[in-house]
Amino acid sequence: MSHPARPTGNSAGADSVRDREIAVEQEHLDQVYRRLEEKIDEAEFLMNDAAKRGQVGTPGALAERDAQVFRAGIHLNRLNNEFEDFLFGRVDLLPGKDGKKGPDGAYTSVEPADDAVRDDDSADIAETLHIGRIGVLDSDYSPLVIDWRAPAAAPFYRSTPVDPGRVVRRRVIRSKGRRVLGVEDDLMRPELTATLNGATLPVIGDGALMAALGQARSHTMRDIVSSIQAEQDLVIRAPAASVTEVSGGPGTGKTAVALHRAAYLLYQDRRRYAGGILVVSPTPLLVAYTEGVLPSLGEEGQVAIRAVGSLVDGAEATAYDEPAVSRVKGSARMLKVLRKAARGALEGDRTPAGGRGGRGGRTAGQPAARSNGQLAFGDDDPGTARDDSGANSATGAPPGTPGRAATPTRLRVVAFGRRLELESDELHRIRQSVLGGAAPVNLLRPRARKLLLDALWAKSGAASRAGDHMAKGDAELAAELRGGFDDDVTSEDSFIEFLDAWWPELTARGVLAAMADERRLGRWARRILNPNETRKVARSLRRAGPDGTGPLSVHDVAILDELEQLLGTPSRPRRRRELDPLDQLTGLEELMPQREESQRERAERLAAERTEYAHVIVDEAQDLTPMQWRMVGRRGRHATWTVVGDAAQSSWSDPDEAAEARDEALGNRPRRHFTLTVNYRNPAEIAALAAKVLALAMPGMESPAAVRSTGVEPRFSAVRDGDLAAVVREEAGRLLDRVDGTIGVVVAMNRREQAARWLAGLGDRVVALGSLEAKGLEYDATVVVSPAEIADESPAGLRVLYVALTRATQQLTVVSTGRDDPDEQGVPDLLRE
Ligand SMILES: Nc1ncnc2c1ncn2[C@@H]1O[C@H](COP(=O)(O)OP(=O)(O)OP(=O)(O)O)[C@@H](O)[C@H]1O
Repeated sequence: MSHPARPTGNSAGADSVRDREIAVEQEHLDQVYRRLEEKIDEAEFLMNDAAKRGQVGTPGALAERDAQVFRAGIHLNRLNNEFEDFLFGRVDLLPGKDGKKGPDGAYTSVEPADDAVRDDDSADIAETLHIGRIGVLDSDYSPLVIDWRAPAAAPFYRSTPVDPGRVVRRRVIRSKGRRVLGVEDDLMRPELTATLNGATLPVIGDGALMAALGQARSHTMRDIVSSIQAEQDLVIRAPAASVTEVSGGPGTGKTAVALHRAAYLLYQDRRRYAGGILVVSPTPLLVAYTEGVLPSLGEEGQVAIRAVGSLVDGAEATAYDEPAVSRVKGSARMLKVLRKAARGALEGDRTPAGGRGGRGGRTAGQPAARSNGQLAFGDDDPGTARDDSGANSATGAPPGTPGRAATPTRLRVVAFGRRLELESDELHRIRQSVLGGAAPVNLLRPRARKLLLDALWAKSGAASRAGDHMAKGDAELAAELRGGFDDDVTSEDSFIEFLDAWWPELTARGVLAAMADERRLGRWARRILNPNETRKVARSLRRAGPDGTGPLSVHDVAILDELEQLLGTPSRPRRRRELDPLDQLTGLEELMPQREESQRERAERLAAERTEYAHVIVDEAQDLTPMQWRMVGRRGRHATWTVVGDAAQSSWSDPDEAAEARDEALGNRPRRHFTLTVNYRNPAEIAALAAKVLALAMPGMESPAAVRSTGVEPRFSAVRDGDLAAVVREEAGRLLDRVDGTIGVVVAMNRREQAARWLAGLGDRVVALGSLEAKGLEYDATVVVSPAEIADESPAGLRVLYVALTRATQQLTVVSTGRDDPDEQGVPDLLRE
């Protein structure tokens, strides 16, 4: 970009032009604030007035008061929220092709009028627009500030010197509260001599993008609303229909773009997205890092940002299984195992009595079977089938329902004064016939109950009497007889207890706990998993404890969600949510002020209320396993989608299998694909080093172009047999002196606790991260510890290393161990030419 009109150097002349331009923008900001204050006064007046009317006390006046308070509340809330730094941009435009204005008072034409530029390349500015976080109209309805998401703001982001449209000068305004601090301009039509109100258009500064990129990072992501680049803007404003796919290398702004897109969609069609927007993020760390962005864009409430391990209510998984285990748990094969488990778990444990030491008998909390002589399961009926199979005794905690008694093998009831029995083979036949279809197991219980009654009825003798009635043409009497029989049986405690034990309501947690039993899992996983895999998976599930309520791993959560589907939730009366009086009035509680709800609480509430969303945004999509795609897919069955990711950063070992699952989740909705090409995070020096790993991980894949360089080369340090802890600590300390913001120390997953200890006491600017946790995050400086360890840790290790190497905005230090085979300069084998 060339700026012929830009004053050079730091001369007094340049400063005075800058000061003058700052004063110009200050004047505009003052005007905006005056207008906002008028609006606040209006809102407060409405509140007070409403309060007075409330004293009248008639129902009509009350409703009116509440409606007014509500509207005024929205107003105040938005104004107060967005007072900070809300004016950030300005464009000076040539006259448009036609004279039409849009609803925001700006001219709509994108192209300049044919006579906008005179033959001598001079032109007059016809329109100046200010861009901010919300739109503000003056009392005469002229636009004082255009909302950044409005169509009229698009030229601010889209215009480039190659395709400038009507934009002559694009200005970023830096302000804090009521004060304008600086301006930075870019000329889109440097060839023109443009005048504004008769004076030449001045141009100030080096552009805002570089200023933004050089800033120190904190532990939270900033919005990029004042410097969104043209290729990013195309994605943000892409029409919401169907699926928008975005790929791009590290640091190209995929996460930033995805979040700004959420804000844009809400602005564009608030009603449609009242159905909620779900943002799926790979880790809780990335959720915490990004969750401030939407509020800073004035959007809260409708967007739930959730880690993939927290998508199921009540689960907040942060633990990772070892790679060999997560590979199995995430794969599509797991679905087959779960289908078997969901049905198999209905059957009690077949472990012979006493076969599992210490766990025999009923578990605490289990309702004791009432023995009334008719109950044919449990220990109170010696001489039943228990003797031959052992299945009738309550051994261990059976599956499905924690603490449930073992599956009964005989049903005995008394009905119409007669003792009726169903033996184990009859029960087995009934069970198999009910399980024949694909319906969720818990929803089949009514069918099972019906078939049990049919079988008892057939034995009751009453059936033949009913047959006689039918023969005489008295269908009504026959039906009455049958109805009476069913009532008689189903009111028996013994029948109810039998049904509860024989066809218990299974919970996903319970089935998961049952899968921790290796023999059981082996049965369900026969010919799907090999014995080694079965053993490892079962062992990993024991972490969740005997009742399945202990901590889960990230990959367990998708399994839990799948099980919930396979089991189904029987309908039961819903508990009414406690209502805020205002909710009843408006149903729009999110918009009310004075409600201090954190992003997390909001996400939780949204998740509790919703199982499906209107739009689903998947960040780091390359990492979702097939099972996770199924889980996420269920949350957006009727949604439109934005899917962002980078295949080169995938930590999943089987990309083809994941792609298949992704296709299934997204269905046959049409897709539109965008690619982001510029790396805004890493300086060229760091990007060049990372590119070496990319070449190993994915030969032929192109790295995004780094937008800036710092002149600081990555630093190498090798620890052959010395003290790794001391060196890493020293390198982190060294970086603390060299950058103002954050420092991330990235280690192999199995070293993360250890690394946290190494860094103790260095302060909260320094954090230790396992390689999988570094996903999506960024730091001013990073220390990457033992590239070889990270690369060897999983089948996708080289791609995980690529992620680790691309986290720094300024400086990178690589610490190698002997395993890295470093050369004399300390450069590890993996990072040499
Ligand atoms: N237009 C922009 N203006 C200013 N900063 C930007 C812009 N685009 C991206 N950035 C900054 O670049 C950094 C990288 O952005 P982001 O994290 O969204 O990239 P990403 O593509 O998701 O990266 P990764 O794939 O490595 O997770 C962030 O600090 C972001 O704020």
